[in-house]
Amino acid sequence: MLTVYSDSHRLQHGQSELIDGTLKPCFETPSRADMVLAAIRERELGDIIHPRRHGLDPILRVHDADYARFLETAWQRWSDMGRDYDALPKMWQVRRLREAIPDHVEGQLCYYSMDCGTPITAGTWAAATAAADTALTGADRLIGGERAAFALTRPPGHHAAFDYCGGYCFLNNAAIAAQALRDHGMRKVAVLDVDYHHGNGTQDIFYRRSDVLFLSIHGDPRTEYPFFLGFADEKGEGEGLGYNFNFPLSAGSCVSTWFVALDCALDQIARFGAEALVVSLGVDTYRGDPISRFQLDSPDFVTLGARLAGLKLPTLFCLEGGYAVGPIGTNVVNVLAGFEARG
Ligand SMILES: NCCCNCCCCCS
Ligand SMILES: [Zn+2]
Repeated sequence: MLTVYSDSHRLQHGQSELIDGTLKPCFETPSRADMVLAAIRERELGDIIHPRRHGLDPILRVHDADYARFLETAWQRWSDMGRDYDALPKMWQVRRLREAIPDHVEGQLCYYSMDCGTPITAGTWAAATAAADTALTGADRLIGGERAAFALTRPPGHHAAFDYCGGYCFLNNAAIAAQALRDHGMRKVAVLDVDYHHGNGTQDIFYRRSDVLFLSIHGDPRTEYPFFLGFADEKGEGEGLGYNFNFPLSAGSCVSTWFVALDCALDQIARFGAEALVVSLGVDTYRGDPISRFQLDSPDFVTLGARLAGLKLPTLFCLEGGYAVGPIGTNVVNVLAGFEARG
């Protein structure tokens, strides 16, 4: 399987995140991508290519232009205040506060952020746009007739919505790629999010649409991040009603329960008649993940890949989460190898 990779991911290297009430070193680190790339090479999965630049247009097909401009300018405006450290918000626009967009960068940081774990740094915009190009280059290959491709995307994207960042995500790589597949003639595209955390951003982007089916299997938002989206009763709105499927599972759920949910999701994708599949491939469902609470073990990721291959669809994998850095390479390549082996 072809891998698309850019070393520009290294430009996103946050120092700390506010997690569980305390400031800790970021879990979303460059070493994650290094380990995946090493495993791709070691397991001789296939060619590794650099992304082609696609510019802003494909990004603006799913993201708000003012939000994109904020991401592009935030660091310069933040550092112009004499701040040489990561930019993190200090409050949120919660219920009954004005939904006005502040002029000042500090206020905009609060307006456009979902959490306090997604630091904007000097290299964030360059890294995030390179990740989008990585996903788009993978999509280009599917459009060109390839059966599958792996976009080694970092920073991840599935928590990034139309107009806000969060969960270590700034631009929604999988959504940008799904839209590109649509724009290049694929009439129906499915996005399946197998990350531990609900893909709130991808849901947000496609919630009112029937041409892109969104499905997510994740830790129950009653107890798990992102808490405020990802419930089973969220089925889409307007045109999109019936084209959004959430499979929340209790923290600690066993592996067989997880695979039952996967089979339900695959059945819906087949019913939908998808012409292509984009997989938001988070492997923080791994039993040893430091911030997640499912039980998949490394061999289970081979099974996951094989099940996905059973759909016999052109498939683009976009890396999302996975914070057990030691095994991340094994777990990601197990999915891709399992997919390839199923043929
Ligand atoms: N107690 C866990 C807090 C989680 N904080 C953000 C998680 C982002 C996951 C990205 S895949
Ligand atoms: Zn996650």
